[in-house]
Formats: sequence, structure tokens, C-alpha cells
Amino acid sequence: MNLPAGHPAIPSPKIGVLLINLGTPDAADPPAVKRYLGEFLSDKRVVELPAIAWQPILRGIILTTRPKKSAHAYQQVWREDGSPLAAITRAQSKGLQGAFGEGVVVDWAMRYGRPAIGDRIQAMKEAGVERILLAPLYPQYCAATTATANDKAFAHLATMRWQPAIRTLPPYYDDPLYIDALKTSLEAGLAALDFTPDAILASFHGMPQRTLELGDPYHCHCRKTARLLGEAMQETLGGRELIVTFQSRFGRAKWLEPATDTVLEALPAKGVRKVAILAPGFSADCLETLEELAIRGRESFEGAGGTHFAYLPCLNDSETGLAMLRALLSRELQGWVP
Ligand SMILES: C=CC1=C(C)c2cc3[nH]c(cc4nc(cc5[nH]c(cc1n2)c(C)c5CCC(=O)O)C(CCC(=O)O)=C4C)c(C)c3C=C
Ligand SMILES: [Fe+2]
Ligand SMILES: [Fe+2]
Repeated sequence: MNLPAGHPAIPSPKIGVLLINLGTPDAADPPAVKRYLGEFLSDKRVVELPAIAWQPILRGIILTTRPKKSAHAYQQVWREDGSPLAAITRAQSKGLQGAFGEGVVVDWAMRYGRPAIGDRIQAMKEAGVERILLAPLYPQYCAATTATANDKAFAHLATMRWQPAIRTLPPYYDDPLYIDALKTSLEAGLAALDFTPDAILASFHGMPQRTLELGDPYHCHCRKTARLLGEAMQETLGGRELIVTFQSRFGRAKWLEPATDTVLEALPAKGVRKVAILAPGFSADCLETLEELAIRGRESFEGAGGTHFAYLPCLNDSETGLAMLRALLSRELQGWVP
């Protein structure tokens, strides 16, 4: 194309898929964790309290005490290539590169910390991307996760003169593609164990009970995922229950129950001494699964008399996980991609 002198370059139009997850510190040390928690816990979608009441508590108490404790927890799970959440999301993005045909670029971003959503949208635009599928990788919708990721993307779009067109990945908590992937992964995980669990726990990240009362569908989405997975796994379960629990309680308010740690501590007394636990609400392993479940969960269970404990990994960038993402995302790209 011949452009008049001084006209900005016009690259050939491309499509972008932006995988988004929650965010994680840049390093497993207290200053990096403090920066991350400061951004995360200042999000009004996450802590729904008036800033005038919350910010003094956050700055005066939480950010002076929690970073040291959390940094220690991050150190237990940190990998050579960084935070597990970031490393796995990066691997998912790499694993999907080229999966949707020529002209479709795949990238990843974090809601808090780096790579920032706005920066990645801007980079896509500069590379000639005119249509973006935003993919917050949360199977169950929650305003504190899905909505805030999309909000952040739209806040960046608000600064752009020439915006790309946007689609967002809907929650997929009841999608047969997701339930099948969980089933395949759970069956393989169970088959590889050297014991037969008496019970299987599905632990979802919790949220305040009040959020449910205000109309957030997250709790119902978690329950439905577990019901569908239980139905799909009927044969393997053979009468054993798939127990649903909620983890990672934060703050003093009442959170969704039953709490994962309370259940793990109570099971041995009920005759359940062998458990396997999975975290179907996390698309990538992270602090909350690798430290809270696989390390501290095991300690709680064994401390209460449990004899066998297994944590089964998330879908991550496994073949099963990537095949599911490829299928879910291809569906959302219909009409954009031939
Ligand atoms: C998967 C869904 C998630 C929901 C729902 C969720 C809600 C939620 N979380 C907090 C507070 C914290 N969460 C933290 C870590 C964390 N949370 C999720 C996912 C969900 N959170 C992930 C994937 C992670 C791991 C990040 C990582 O770096 O690996 C933390 C930070 C860690 C710590 O200091 O313990 C806090 C704090 C609230 C208040 C909330 C509900 C509204
Ligand atoms: Fe969280
Ligand atoms: Fe519900």
C-alpha cells in the first residue's frame, strides 16, 4: 500500500488471545510481596469496603505484617523460572502459540503485577492486532477475579484512540470440555497413586459469604462444577463422596464454608485416613494450591491422624489442559478466524 508521506504505518491486521490470571509478586521477598498485596488488596472488586475504612487497616496492619509471612510461603514453592502461577501461565501461552492459525497471536498478562494487562494490550495493538479475545482463566465467574480482569483491560482501552475490537471468554464451570478435562486429569492422578483414597476433596478458593448474598454466582458455579464432575466420575468414585470445600480464608468476615483446613482436620476422626485433594477452580498451580493445600493441608491432615495424602495438580499446561483451552478459545474465536 502506498501511504502519503508522514502517514503512520498500518500493519496487516491480526487477532490476539490474551490469557489473564490473577497476579503474583516479582520475587519471593517481603518488599515484592508488599507491592503485590498493596495493589491486589486495594482493588474494590476484591475488598468491598469503603476506602476510608479499609485503607488504614491495609496500610497500617496488613501490609506491615503479612508480606513477611507470605514471602516465606512463596519461598516454599518458588521455581527457578519464578512464581509458579506466572511460570505456568507463560507455559500455557507458549503451548497455545500457533494453535489458532496464522495471524492469531497468543500472549499472557496478570491482573496485578506484571506483565500488566494494559502493557500487553498495547503491545498487541502495536503489532497490528485489531481484535482481542480476553481470556480470564477462571472457570467459575467471580467479580473479584473475572470482572476485575476485564475491568482492567477496558480501563486501558479507555485510553486508546484506535481501540481493538474485544471479546471476553465466558466462565466455563459447566462446560463439558472442562468437566471432561478435569475427569481425565483426576482419573490419571488417582491411577498413579500408591493408595486408594477413602475420600476425594475438591477445594475451591473461598470468598466472603456476603459476596454470595450480594448476588455473585461464584458459589453456585463451584457447586455445579463439583456436581458435574462427581456425576462424570461416578464409576471411579464407586460410592465415595466428592467433598466440596473452600480454602484461603482472608480477614475476619464469614467466608464460604466448609473450610478446607477444618474438613481436613476433622476427616481422620470420621475414619477417613487417606485423601486425595484437587483444586478445580485454579487453572494453574500457585501459592494457594502448592503451599496451602499440598504443604499445609498435608500437615493438618496428617497431624489429625491421616495416614495418606495426595495433592493432585491443576490442569496447568498439561496436554489435557491445553487441549481444553484450545477448544474453548477456538469456539470464542469463531467468525474471527476462518
Ligand atoms: C481462583 C479464584 C480466586 C478467588 C475467587 C479469589 C478471591 C479472593 N482472594 C483473596 C485474597 C488473597 N488471594 C491470594 C492469592 C491468590 N488468589 C487466587 C485466586 C482467587 N482469589 C490465586 C490464583 C492466588 C495465588 C497468587 C499466587 O501468587 O500464586 C492472596 C495472596 C497470597 C497471600 O498473601 O496469602 C490473598 C491475600 C480475597 C480477599 C478474595 C475474595 C474476594
Ligand atoms: Fe485469592
Ligand atoms: Fe450457590
